[in-house]
Amino acid sequence: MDKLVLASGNAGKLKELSSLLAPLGIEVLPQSAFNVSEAEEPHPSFVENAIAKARHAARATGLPALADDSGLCVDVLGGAPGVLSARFAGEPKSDARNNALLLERLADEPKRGARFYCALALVRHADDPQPIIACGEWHGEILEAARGQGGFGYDPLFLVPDLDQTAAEIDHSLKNVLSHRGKAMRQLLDRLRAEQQA
Ligand SMILES: O=P(O)(O)OP(=O)(O)OP(=O)(O)OC[C@H]1O[C@@H](n2cnc3c(O)ncnc32)[C@H](O)[C@@H]1O
Ligand SMILES: [Mg+2]
Repeated sequence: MDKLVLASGNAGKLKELSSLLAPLGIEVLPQSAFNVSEAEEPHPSFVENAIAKARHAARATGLPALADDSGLCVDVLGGAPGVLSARFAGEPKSDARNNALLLERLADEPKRGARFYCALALVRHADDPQPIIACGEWHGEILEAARGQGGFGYDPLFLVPDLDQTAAEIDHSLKNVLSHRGKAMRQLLDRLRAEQQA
Protein backbone atom coordinates (compact mmCIF):
# COMPACT_ATOMS: atom_id res chain seq x y z
CA MET A 1 0.00 0.00 0.00
CA ASP A 2 1.64 3.27 -1.08
CA LYS A 3 -1.45 5.50 -1.22
CA LEU A 4 -4.51 5.91 1.03
CA VAL A 5 -7.72 7.91 0.68
CA LEU A 6 -9.05 9.56 3.81
CA ALA A 7 -12.81 9.03 3.67
CA SER A 8 -13.87 12.15 5.53
CA GLY A 9 -15.20 15.58 4.66
CA ASN A 10 -14.47 17.04 8.11
CA ALA A 11 -11.52 19.47 8.00
CA GLY A 12 -10.73 19.08 11.71
CA LYS A 13 -10.57 15.30 11.46
CA LEU A 14 -8.54 15.41 8.23
CA LYS A 15 -5.91 17.54 9.91
CA GLU A 16 -5.64 15.22 12.92
CA LEU A 17 -5.72 12.01 10.86
CA SER A 18 -3.05 13.28 8.45
CA SER A 19 -0.61 14.09 11.23
CA LEU A 20 -1.33 10.79 13.02
CA LEU A 21 -0.69 8.89 9.76
CA ALA A 22 2.59 10.68 9.01
CA PRO A 23 4.74 7.87 10.56
CA LEU A 24 3.33 5.43 7.99
CA GLY A 25 5.28 7.21 5.24
CA ILE A 26 2.63 6.76 2.54
CA GLU A 27 0.77 9.28 0.41
CA VAL A 28 -2.48 10.27 2.13
CA LEU A 29 -5.13 12.06 0.06
CA PRO A 30 -8.49 13.47 1.20
CA GLN A 31 -11.55 12.10 -0.59
CA SER A 32 -12.28 15.65 -1.83
CA ALA A 33 -9.30 15.23 -4.20
CA PHE A 34 -11.43 12.64 -6.02
CA ASN A 35 -14.79 14.40 -5.63
CA VAL A 36 -16.14 11.50 -3.57
CA SER A 37 -19.73 12.21 -2.51
CA GLU A 38 -20.74 12.14 1.17
CA ALA A 39 -21.49 8.55 2.25
CA GLU A 40 -24.68 7.45 3.99
CA GLU A 41 -24.16 6.81 7.72
CA PRO A 42 -27.37 4.95 8.61
CA HIS A 43 -26.04 2.52 11.22
CA PRO A 44 -26.50 2.47 15.00
CA SER A 45 -22.80 1.89 15.77
CA PHE A 46 -19.66 3.89 14.99
CA VAL A 47 -17.89 0.78 13.67
CA GLU A 48 -20.59 0.02 11.11
CA ASN A 49 -20.66 3.62 9.87
CA ALA A 50 -16.86 3.75 9.62
CA ILE A 51 -16.85 0.62 7.45
CA ALA A 52 -19.63 2.03 5.24
CA LYS A 53 -17.72 5.28 4.69
CA ALA A 54 -14.44 3.47 3.95
CA ARG A 55 -16.09 1.14 1.41
CA HIS A 56 -17.85 4.08 -0.26
CA ALA A 57 -14.55 5.96 -0.78
CA ALA A 58 -12.67 2.84 -1.90
CA ARG A 59 -15.40 2.08 -4.42
CA ALA A 60 -15.31 5.61 -5.81
CA THR A 61 -11.51 5.86 -6.05
CA GLY A 62 -10.21 2.32 -6.55
CA LEU A 63 -7.76 2.97 -3.69
CA PRO A 64 -7.43 1.71 -0.10
CA ALA A 65 -9.54 3.94 2.17
CA LEU A 66 -9.53 4.87 5.83
CA ALA A 67 -12.68 6.25 7.49
CA ASP A 68 -13.30 7.69 10.95
CA ASP A 69 -16.72 7.60 12.54
CA SER A 70 -16.70 9.36 15.85
CA GLY A 71 -18.82 11.33 18.25
CA LEU A 72 -19.60 12.42 21.76
CA CYS A 73 -21.47 10.11 24.15
CA VAL A 74 -22.88 11.79 27.25
CA ASP A 75 -23.58 9.46 30.18
CA VAL A 76 -26.72 11.15 31.47
CA LEU A 77 -28.15 11.36 27.93
CA GLY A 78 -27.85 7.58 27.52
CA GLY A 79 -24.91 7.94 25.12
CA ALA A 80 -26.44 10.69 22.94
CA PRO A 81 -25.66 12.40 20.66
CA GLY A 82 -23.52 9.33 19.75
CA VAL A 83 -23.60 8.41 16.08
CA LEU A 84 -25.79 11.47 15.48
CA SER A 85 -23.15 13.88 16.86
CA ALA A 86 -22.51 15.69 13.58
CA ARG A 87 -26.23 16.42 13.05
CA PHE A 88 -27.40 16.67 16.69
CA ALA A 89 -29.08 20.03 16.01
CA GLY A 90 -30.27 19.04 12.51
CA GLU A 91 -29.24 20.04 9.00
CA PRO A 92 -27.06 21.68 7.86
CA LYS A 93 -24.31 20.40 10.19
CA SER A 94 -23.21 23.13 12.59
CA ASP A 95 -20.73 22.83 15.47
CA ALA A 96 -22.11 26.04 17.03
CA ARG A 97 -25.73 24.83 17.03
CA ASN A 98 -24.72 21.36 18.22
CA ASN A 99 -22.82 22.86 21.16
CA ALA A 100 -25.74 25.16 22.02
CA LEU A 101 -28.16 22.23 21.99
CA LEU A 102 -25.84 20.15 24.18
CA LEU A 103 -25.72 22.97 26.77
CA GLU A 104 -29.50 23.23 26.65
CA ARG A 105 -29.94 19.47 27.21
CA LEU A 106 -27.56 19.59 30.17
CA ALA A 107 -28.94 22.76 31.76
CA ASP A 108 -29.05 22.37 35.59
CA GLU A 109 -27.64 18.84 35.24
CA PRO A 110 -24.91 18.11 37.80
CA LYS A 111 -23.80 14.79 36.24
CA ARG A 112 -21.71 15.85 33.24
CA GLY A 113 -19.52 12.83 32.46
CA ALA A 114 -18.98 12.10 28.76
CA ARG A 115 -16.61 10.41 26.36
CA PHE A 116 -15.49 10.91 22.82
CA TYR A 117 -15.47 7.68 20.82
CA CYS A 118 -13.66 7.00 17.55
CA ALA A 119 -13.91 3.98 15.25
CA LEU A 120 -11.42 3.75 12.39
CA ALA A 121 -11.93 1.35 9.49
CA LEU A 122 -9.38 0.68 6.77
CA VAL A 123 -10.32 -1.30 3.68
CA ARG A 124 -7.74 -2.34 1.10
CA HIS A 125 -10.48 -2.32 -1.56
CA ALA A 126 -14.26 -1.74 -1.62
CA ASP A 127 -15.25 -5.36 -0.93
CA ASP A 128 -12.41 -6.16 1.49
CA PRO A 129 -13.75 -9.00 3.70
CA GLN A 130 -11.23 -8.17 6.45
CA PRO A 131 -11.36 -4.45 7.22
CA ILE A 132 -8.83 -3.35 9.84
CA ILE A 133 -10.81 -1.86 12.73
CA ALA A 134 -9.50 0.13 15.70
CA CYS A 135 -11.38 2.07 18.36
CA GLY A 136 -10.52 4.57 21.08
CA GLU A 137 -12.25 6.49 23.86
CA TRP A 138 -11.47 9.72 25.72
CA HIS A 139 -13.21 10.47 29.00
CA GLY A 140 -14.05 13.96 30.21
CA GLU A 141 -16.79 16.30 31.40
CA ILE A 142 -19.06 18.74 29.65
CA LEU A 143 -18.55 22.34 30.84
CA GLU A 144 -21.33 24.91 31.25
CA ALA A 145 -19.70 27.31 28.79
CA ALA A 146 -17.25 26.98 25.90
CA ARG A 147 -13.49 27.52 26.44
CA GLY A 148 -10.71 27.64 23.84
CA GLN A 149 -10.23 28.24 20.12
CA GLY A 150 -8.49 25.06 18.90
CA GLY A 151 -9.85 21.72 17.70
CA PHE A 152 -13.34 21.38 16.24
CA GLY A 153 -16.82 20.08 17.02
CA TYR A 154 -17.53 19.69 20.74
CA ASP A 155 -13.92 20.36 21.81
CA PRO A 156 -14.63 23.74 23.50
CA LEU A 157 -17.14 22.08 25.87
CA PHE A 158 -15.06 18.95 26.59
CA LEU A 159 -13.04 19.34 29.78
CA VAL A 160 -10.05 17.06 30.34
CA PRO A 161 -10.23 16.93 34.16
CA ASP A 162 -6.57 16.00 34.79
CA LEU A 163 -5.39 19.06 32.88
CA ASP A 164 -8.23 21.44 33.77
CA GLN A 165 -8.23 22.40 30.10
CA THR A 166 -10.68 21.74 27.30
CA ALA A 167 -9.87 19.81 24.15
CA ALA A 168 -9.95 23.20 22.40
CA GLU A 169 -7.37 24.69 24.82
CA ILE A 170 -4.68 21.99 24.58
CA ASP A 171 -2.41 22.06 21.57
CA HIS A 172 -2.93 19.94 18.49
CA SER A 173 -0.09 17.51 19.26
CA LEU A 174 -1.24 16.90 22.86
CA LYS A 175 -4.79 16.29 21.62
CA ASN A 176 -3.38 13.63 19.27
CA VAL A 177 -1.61 11.95 22.22
CA LEU A 178 -4.68 11.88 24.49
CA SER A 179 -7.67 11.69 22.19
CA HIS A 180 -10.02 8.92 21.12
CA ARG A 181 -8.67 9.37 17.57
CA GLY A 182 -5.02 9.21 18.66
CA LYS A 183 -5.63 6.01 20.64
CA ALA A 184 -7.50 4.37 17.78
CA MET A 185 -4.87 5.39 15.23
CA ARG A 186 -1.94 4.02 17.22
CA GLN A 187 -3.77 0.68 17.44
CA LEU A 188 -4.50 0.74 13.71
CA LEU A 189 -0.85 1.49 12.86
CA ASP A 190 0.30 -1.40 15.08
CA ARG A 191 -2.04 -3.77 13.23
CA LEU A 192 -0.90 -2.52 9.85
CA ARG A 193 2.76 -2.95 10.80
CA ALA A 194 2.06 -6.47 12.09
CA GLU A 195 0.35 -7.29 8.81
CA GLN A 196 3.27 -5.93 6.76
CA GLN A 197 5.72 -8.06 8.76
CA ALA A 198 3.64 -11.27 8.47
O1 LIG B 1 -18.38 11.70 8.32
P1 LIG B 1 -17.20 12.57 8.01
O2 LIG B 1 -17.15 13.04 6.60
O3 LIG B 1 -15.91 11.98 8.47
O4 LIG B 1 -17.34 13.94 8.87
P2 LIG B 1 -18.39 14.22 10.04
O5 LIG B 1 -18.08 15.54 10.67
O6 LIG B 1 -19.79 14.01 9.53
O7 LIG B 1 -18.00 13.09 11.07
P3 LIG B 1 -18.93 12.02 11.82
O8 LIG B 1 -20.06 11.60 10.98
O9 LIG B 1 -17.97 10.97 12.31
O10 LIG B 1 -19.47 12.84 13.04
C1 LIG B 1 -18.60 13.10 14.11
C2 LIG B 1 -18.99 14.34 14.87
O11 LIG B 1 -18.60 14.13 16.24
C3 LIG B 1 -17.92 15.24 16.73
N1 LIG B 1 -16.50 14.87 16.99
C4 LIG B 1 -15.82 13.76 16.58
N2 LIG B 1 -14.54 13.81 16.97
C5 LIG B 1 -14.39 14.97 17.63
C6 LIG B 1 -13.30 15.60 18.25
O12 LIG B 1 -12.09 15.09 18.24
N3 LIG B 1 -13.52 16.78 18.84
C7 LIG B 1 -14.74 17.34 18.84
N4 LIG B 1 -15.82 16.84 18.26
C8 LIG B 1 -15.65 15.64 17.66
C9 LIG B 1 -17.99 16.33 15.67
O13 LIG B 1 -19.12 17.11 15.93
C10 LIG B 1 -18.20 15.55 14.39
O14 LIG B 1 -18.89 16.30 13.43
MG1 LIG C 1 -20.41 12.15 8.93
